[in-house]
Amino acid sequence: MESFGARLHRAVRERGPLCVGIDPHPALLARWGLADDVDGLRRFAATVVDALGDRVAVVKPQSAFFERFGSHGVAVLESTIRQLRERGALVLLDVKRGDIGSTVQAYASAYLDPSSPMHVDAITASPFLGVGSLAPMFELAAEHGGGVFVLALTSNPEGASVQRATTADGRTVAQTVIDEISQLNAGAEPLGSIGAVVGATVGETGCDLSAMNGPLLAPGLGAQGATAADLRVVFGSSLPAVLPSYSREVLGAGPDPEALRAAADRTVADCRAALKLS
Ligand SMILES: O=c1ccn([C@@H]2O[C@H](COP(=O)(O)O)[C@@H](O)[C@H]2O)c(=O)[nH]1
Repeated sequence: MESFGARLHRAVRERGPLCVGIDPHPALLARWGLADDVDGLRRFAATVVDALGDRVAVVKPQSAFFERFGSHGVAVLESTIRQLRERGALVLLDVKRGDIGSTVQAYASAYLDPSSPMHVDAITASPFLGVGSLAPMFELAAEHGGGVFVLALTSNPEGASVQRATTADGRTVAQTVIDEISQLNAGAEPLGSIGAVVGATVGETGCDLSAMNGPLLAPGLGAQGATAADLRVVFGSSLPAVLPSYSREVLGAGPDPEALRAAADRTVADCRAALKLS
């Protein structure tokens, strides 16, 4: 079975280095002329699926915007995930889960077990109960070709006070997360399946990313103020592993599918140039 790292590597080569988020904010629903209800949510997600599902390497639904509508919203999320995968996009569910290991096992089953209705290619996870507590996710991901993106240096300004704090051995919290991921990815080719989330807004990371051997998801581009040009400052020699992630910046071009496609194409071109990919 092909690993998530290998599938991601291929998807980026074929479709370009871009992850587009599905974040149906109330303001975006209004801008698209949709009601702030389950029907509006369904139409919004369907438009993104039809416009970008066969074009973009990775699509990242933000679970919160679906959960907002309870079980009906979750049903829309399930069908959105299914449709995106049918169109060949890798689905990264942004759900930022984390808990004690025995509960993480249940989250892992929910998202990374192929028999689950919510099965996706990868999820985001929070390491603040210890990276080791996420082991059930790492294990199920390895078993079924899935991936996990662990928060390391998040794009929001509040994250630094925790993530840049120094631990007893002198490393920052973010560096300890990176180091534990690096161990999990050691020896994987062409790329490990455990990624880190490092915001494009964070400036110099102060972290050594050189041993990561896994994907670096970079949110914070566009609406949060970072530009593709900032990626060089943040990631330096690790640029080839970066997966730039945009939500509102691309979604703002909708609801016209052609305009959404054009926005995604422009963004891929910017990212290719910034990452120096041909
Ligand atoms: O550090 C992080 C981790 C996750 N996110 C998520 O990405 C999108 C960003 O949306 P934009 O519209 O491009 O700002 C959103 O779903 C966040 O929850 C992040 O921003 N930063």
